[in-house]
Amino acid sequence: MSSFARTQSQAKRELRSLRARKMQKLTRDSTSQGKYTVTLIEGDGIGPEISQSVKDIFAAAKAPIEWEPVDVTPILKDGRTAIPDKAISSVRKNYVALKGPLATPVGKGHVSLNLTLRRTFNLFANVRPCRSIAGYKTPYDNVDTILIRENTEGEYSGIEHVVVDGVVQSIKLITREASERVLRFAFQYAEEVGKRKVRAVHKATIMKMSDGLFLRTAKKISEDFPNVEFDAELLDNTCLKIVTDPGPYNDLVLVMPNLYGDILSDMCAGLIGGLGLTPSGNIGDECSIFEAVHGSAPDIAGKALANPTALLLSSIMMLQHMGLNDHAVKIQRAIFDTLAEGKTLTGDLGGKAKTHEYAQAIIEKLS
Ligand SMILES: NC(=O)C1=CN([C@@H]2O[C@H](COP(=O)(O)OP(=O)(O)OC[C@H]3O[C@@H](n4cnc5c(N)ncnc54)[C@H](O)[C@@H]3O)[C@@H](O)[C@H]2O)C=CC1
Ligand SMILES: O=C(O)CCC(=O)C(=O)O
Repeated sequence: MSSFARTQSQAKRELRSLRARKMQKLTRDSTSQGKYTVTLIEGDGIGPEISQSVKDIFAAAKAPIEWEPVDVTPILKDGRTAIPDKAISSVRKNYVALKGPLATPVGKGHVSLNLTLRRTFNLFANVRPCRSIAGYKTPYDNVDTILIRENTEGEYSGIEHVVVDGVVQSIKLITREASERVLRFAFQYAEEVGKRKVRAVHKATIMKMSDGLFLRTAKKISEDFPNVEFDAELLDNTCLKIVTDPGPYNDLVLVMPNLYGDILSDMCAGLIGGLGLTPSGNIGDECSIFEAVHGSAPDIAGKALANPTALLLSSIMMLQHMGLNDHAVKIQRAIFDTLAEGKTLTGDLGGKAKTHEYAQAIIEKLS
């Protein structure tokens, strides 16, 4: 074994034992009367409506979760937008949070709190699975993509300035350290879920230095995972091929810099029925925050039209992450049965049900 490979396998073991230690901490510190305390950020727009569905369904399923709601209305700290300390300490204490969407002003105003949360807790990998829903007809019934997005830097580093009047600069920051971290995670994830290959998605033809570093790092990390194949593809080609025929992507884990992952995951959502259906997990070594791929949907907020499935499936990912698999399976089955039955669907899926009526239909299927 080369010394590089030995170092890498040591690092892998350390990461595993770090995760094991974290779960022990979770068991020891976060339980109260047999329940795990989880931070809940309800979010803006449709956030409170879809969070209510999660709370109702978890209560009906007797999931052992005690929600700790926190307010993330931004504050000014040293002249910069910040998340209130109480919210930060809640996530640090509980290790796990569920988050509704947070709105960001367009072209002005405060920085994105979604990105701030990811950076604050070093949530370096954003896992975005996207699977066809049995019974819900779209042009494809075979979508099963896993996209892992670098979550702390890249095009979303938030480093922008005016060079001179009429000329601005936004910096895409790519570091070897953050690239290695997310790429290693992607290979480990592929091994854990039994995917054959990791594919790095990039534009190193154009961004030779930034995407070039990401790609070179991917090749280097791949040497440490002989049981997982590796290749790379240009982002525009990936978009074309997925919308033409998603099938060949089912056997892969796609890993990519931040912006590409943001856009590509919305595109994949379009293949299975829209943003009401796609979950995600922001994973870090110390804490993790689960949230839907979608935003605050201001066009339908307050009308009970929102589909809570994406946040519900995010909460299922959260239960799995916490090792609460029996509860995850039970709730997930009730969701998929309700969708497959097709009698009580929200408007985005062609139904007439209000958010709470759909949640009630899921509750009736829990048993
Ligand atoms: N992670 C987060 O919290 C995210 C926050 N945002 C923020 O959300 C705000 C709105 O952004 P948009 O571009 O409008 O994207 P959006 O994702 O909120 O909405 C896009 C379209 O999808 C629909 N949609 C989204 N979620 C739905 C659901 N659960 N059920 C039914 N329909 C749903 C909306 O009605 C809208 O037509 C912005 O302030 C943006 O910054 C956007 C994306 C992610
Ligand atoms: O923070 C935002 O306003 C949107 C961010 C976003 O679309 C995402 O990163 O998922």
